[in-house]
Amino acid sequence: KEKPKNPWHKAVVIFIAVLGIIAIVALVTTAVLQNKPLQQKFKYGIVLDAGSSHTAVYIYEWPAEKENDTGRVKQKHFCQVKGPGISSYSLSPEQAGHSLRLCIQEAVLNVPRRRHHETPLYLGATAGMRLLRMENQSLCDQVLGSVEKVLQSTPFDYQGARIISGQEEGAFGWVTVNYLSDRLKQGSGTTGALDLGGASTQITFATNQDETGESAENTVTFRLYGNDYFLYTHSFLCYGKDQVLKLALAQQTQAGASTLLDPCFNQGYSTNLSYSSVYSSPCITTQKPLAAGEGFTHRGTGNALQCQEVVRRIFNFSGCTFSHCSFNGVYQPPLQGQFGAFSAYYFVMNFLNLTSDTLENNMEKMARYCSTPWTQIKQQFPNVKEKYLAEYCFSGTYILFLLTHGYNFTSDTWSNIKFIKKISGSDAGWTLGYMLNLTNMIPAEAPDTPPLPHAGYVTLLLFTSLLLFLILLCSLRSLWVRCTSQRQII
Ligand SMILES: O=P(O)(O)OP(=O)(O)OP(=O)(O)OC[C@H]1O[C@@H](n2cnc3c(O)ncnc32)[C@H](O)[C@@H]1O
Repeated sequence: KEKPKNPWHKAVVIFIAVLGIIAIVALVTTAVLQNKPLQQKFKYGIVLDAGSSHTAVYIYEWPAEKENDTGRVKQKHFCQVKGPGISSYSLSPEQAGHSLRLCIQEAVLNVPRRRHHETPLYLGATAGMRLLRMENQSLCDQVLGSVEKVLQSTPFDYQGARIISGQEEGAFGWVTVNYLSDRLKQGSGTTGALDLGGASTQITFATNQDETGESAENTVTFRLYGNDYFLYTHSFLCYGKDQVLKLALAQQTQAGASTLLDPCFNQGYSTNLSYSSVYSSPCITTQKPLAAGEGFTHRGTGNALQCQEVVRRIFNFSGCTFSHCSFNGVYQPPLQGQFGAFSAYYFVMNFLNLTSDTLENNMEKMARYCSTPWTQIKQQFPNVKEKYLAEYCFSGTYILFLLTHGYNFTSDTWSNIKFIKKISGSDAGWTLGYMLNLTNMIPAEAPDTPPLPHAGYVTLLLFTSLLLFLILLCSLRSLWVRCTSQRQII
């Protein structure tokens, strides 16, 4: 006898199946929509590097929703201000602010208008202004006031113009290099930073906590992404590329002669220099020689070995009161790890083709460059600025001396130095680190990350639901089969 059919069975099965299909469609749609890349919103920040030789404007950009992720901030635009650094406008301070206008206009065009009011704008002045402040505080204030007036009138969120300390310049250069190379989250194996400017030079590297104890003024500590860093840093004022040349010229013109035969310039090079252009810098502590006239003829003799002797005399290796010193009685713990050398280190070493050779080969190449006659050098490099070309023998010899005798790099550790201009498209220098610090973009503690990335989470959810639905289908099918087979039982 046929068992009476339960009319609800079939309807329930169909209902559950339809519900399941709707649920799957909804899930797949959600997964597809959730994983679709959203249109990214960007934020911007602007930093003006008011250096001794020139001012540069950097515009940075980062995805708005990933502010605290390392390596997210990129250099979007760079503008080099025409003319000299702002400290050179001490006799006409108004011009200092005016000189920035063209680059400010470029910045206005490079940041979307709707972001202008929320884009922070900073100006940091370095060694040129440190020297002007030493010379004349009032002129220094007038120059800063003039740039301040122009920056306040921009549509950006102006955050101030100030002279940053040598410590800040060194430490933020280190932050930039390690942020861009994504080393800060790993907590170990950071890269040291070597920066050579026009008026000062900085060395900064991570060291052990006990090494920093000897000299508090050379110590900077950071807690970044949950890691503690003990940095050694020192800025040598007057040991930038331009001021150190003045030190060497003053050193060689003590007798007040009318001609200086300089081994650090190529044979055949000759120019007239005024004594005041050399002796007016606050870096030169000796008086202009009494017997000297207005000026002298600066003539090259092109001899690298003799040039090394000239350079040696601008360093003082005596009077160290610490366990270790670099030079001029300045504490320096033993060097640790890899180093990135940027700014003028890169310009000079790159021009001289000394960025990827051994120390010994570099010495030989340097000797060859210095002994090449000036006429030949000019012929060989007709498109290079003559001032740079003339100074490469001196600057290259100085850099090799500073790194080896000054900071104690040896033939064995030479390969630890990488000469760099940019890292992942952004210039190496203090500006990015400065902005990251002032906008609190590097958290002290590592942000908590979810166990699964968003896409992984959605995919997992989808697969689990599909699996559950398949199990459900199978159980419904067996229920269905049982129902229909019951009909045949008599
Ligand atoms: O940090 P401070 O000391 O204030 O100086 P700065 O900010 O002006 O210093 P830069 O790093 O911009 O430049 C360093 C020096 O390199 C010089 N320089 C720039 N381009 C160069 C090139 O192609 N070849 C040689 N020297 C160059 C420039 O004139 C400076 O003397």
